Amino acid sequence: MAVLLNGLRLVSSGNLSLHGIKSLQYKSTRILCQLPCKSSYQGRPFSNKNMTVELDNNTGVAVIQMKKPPVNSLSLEFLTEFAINMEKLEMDRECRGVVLTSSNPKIFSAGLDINEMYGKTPEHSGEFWRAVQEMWLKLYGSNMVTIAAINGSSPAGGCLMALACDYRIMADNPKYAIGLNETKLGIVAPFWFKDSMINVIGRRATEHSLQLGLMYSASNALKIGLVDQLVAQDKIMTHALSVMSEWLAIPDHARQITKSMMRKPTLDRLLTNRESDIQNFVNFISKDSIQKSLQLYLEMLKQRKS
Ligand SMILES: CCCCCCCCCCC/C=C/C(=O)SCCNC(=O)CCNC(=O)[C@H](O)C(C)(C)COP(=O)(O)OP(=O)(O)OC[C@H]1O[C@@H](n2cnc3c(N)ncnc32)[C@H](O)[C@@H]1OP(=O)(O)O
Repeated sequence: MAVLLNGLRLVSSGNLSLHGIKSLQYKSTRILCQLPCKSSYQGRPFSNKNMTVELDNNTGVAVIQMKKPPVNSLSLEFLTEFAINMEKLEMDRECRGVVLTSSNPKIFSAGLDINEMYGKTPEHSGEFWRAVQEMWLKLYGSNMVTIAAINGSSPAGGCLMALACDYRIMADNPKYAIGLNETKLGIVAPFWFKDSMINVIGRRATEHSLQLGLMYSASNALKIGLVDQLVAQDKIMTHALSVMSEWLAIPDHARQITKSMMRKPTLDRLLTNRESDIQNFVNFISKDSIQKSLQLYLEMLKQRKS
């Protein structure tokens, strides 16, 4: 946790929301530039199989750009890499905010990789689901300001990633859609997917949305509050960085404690039910009827192309 005081940055380590508020370990780091200032930009990229992560030392803002062809589907490998990168940024005292976006100009993320749920052993399914949980816990429970720059379609798990952020900016393109469409695949969004959506758009809209597996166009997503703002595609990153600077103008400790207060009950619900949630997933996904639904859905995706 970082507190800004008279130009000094007072920092504590650890994840506020997951582990409670930790005692402050003070270190003094002069903040040279609190707002994005391009002229003194010093990018520091790391890890680049499925995403690039670039931390601007001057602003304390990292950009995670997902780049797993063709559609940023969330495979076990992707999710593991994502969690490691989030952990690194969380531990990095220089980093105060993260913008999550995609290198694919049309797709933010296609959601969970369906191939990870089809025809796999229970052991693999369990490992995969733990990685999905970890991705969400790291993002929803982050101390950093998190902004989703949704520059393309974002179904299911992709929508979950956006819901886990503090703020959502979507490209204003009628072709892009976002939502939790699980029921359309014959599967069920787990309770923490549902909770994440309730916390953003409210109970009634979530029930409607989840039962029908609705995907919303960018303008309809804005109407129901699923995204906070629509911006022209080519302005989305500049705008996300400008919104970030507004969030970073708030003292970290006050914002982080507030964030934790709002999110802790939702996080705790998964943390206390983590193993049973994995078991539920494995049991559910192993059913013949669910495997059949996933097989048909995969075939439909392939046929759509031809
Ligand atoms: C009692 C309760 C217990 C509960 C227990 C839990 C139950 C399980 C919960 C599981 C939660 C699931 C969450 C998910 O995220 S499921 C995934 C949902 N995603 C989708 O439905 C998206 C499907 N894809 C699309 O709509 C389009 O592909 C998309 C709009 C993303 C892009 O369209 P575009 O035309 O640009 O590209 P293509 O359709 O041609 O796709 C290109 C190739 O990518 C493959 N593809 C697409 N999406 C996925 C995916 N999610 N996983 C794997 N592969 C994907 C597609 O098949 C094409 O492949 P080929 O090039 O080989 O043909």
